[in-house]
Amino acid sequence: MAASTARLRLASSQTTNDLVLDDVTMRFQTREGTITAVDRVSLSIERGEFVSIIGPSGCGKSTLFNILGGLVSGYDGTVSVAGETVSGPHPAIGMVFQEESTFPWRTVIDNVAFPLEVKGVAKAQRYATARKFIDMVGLAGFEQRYPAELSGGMRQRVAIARTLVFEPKILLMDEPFAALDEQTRLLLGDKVLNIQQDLKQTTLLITHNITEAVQLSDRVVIMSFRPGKVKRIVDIRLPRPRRGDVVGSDAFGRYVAEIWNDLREEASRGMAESEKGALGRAGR
Ligand SMILES: Nc1ncnc2c1ncn2[C@@H]1O[C@H](COP(=O)(O)OP(=O)(O)OP(=O)(O)O)[C@@H](O)[C@H]1O
Repeated sequence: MAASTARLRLASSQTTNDLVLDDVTMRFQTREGTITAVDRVSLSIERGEFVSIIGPSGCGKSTLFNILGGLVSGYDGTVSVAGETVSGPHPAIGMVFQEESTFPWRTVIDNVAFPLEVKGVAKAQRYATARKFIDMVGLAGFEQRYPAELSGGMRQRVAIARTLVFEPKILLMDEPFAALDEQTRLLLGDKVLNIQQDLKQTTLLITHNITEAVQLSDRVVIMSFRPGKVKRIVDIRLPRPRRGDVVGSDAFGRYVAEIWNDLREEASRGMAESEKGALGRAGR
């Protein structure tokens, strides 16, 4: 192959990868010594792809999320977003966090319109855009309510709409449905998936939940317990568009079982280690 053709191929493959982690390692210094939270992780996520990262507690998922969001520094390796090597927050990225993050003193529409207000968008225009996203997350009619008047699932939808309102090309979500019951989680997952497919967003979801990972993703990245490495990547070849009833299919069940097989080993290691720690502390 001619060198110019090789370069062309390389360039085109680089431009279709929106999120790239290249040999990323993150260590923390603690009183107990050095903890390697993330160990030589390399991962490329293509434009428009939906990828979930799943792993036991403490395997470095949130650390990876924060690295990709540009919220932490001091790691080895490189991160690139939309083709640029980054070392801080990137404007193409929108983030949704696990914790409640609505502003209690603002109505739904003023919560969702907030990022546009900060940008100086005129009131009529920011309300029109906010309504579009409120509608998308299924909250039309609730514009004038305050967060305290909504359920937890509805508040999380407000937070998602507020992130979507500035139309990020890349969406990072850290366990956004963790506090919700299973039914709301599945229904909200469906909504997020519809929006993601409509907007063709590159999406990375951090989750503990195998069903959620299989329901939503093109690929599921399984992390190992400390040090956090990529243990395996499973391609989810279920047809799209995926409706909620895919969860009951045999193929779905096989993916869940396959991922659980790998995760069980890691979760057991995590549990054994925390029990050892608790025993150690009790014996002191
Ligand atoms: N700022 C920090 N200082 C010291 N250690 C840290 C820090 N942040 C994370 N760690 C450690 O790094 C490891 C990975 O943590 P991280 O929060 O990324 O895991 P996680 O997979 O997101 O866990 P969980 O699912 O419980 O949220 C853990 O052992 C944690 O104690």
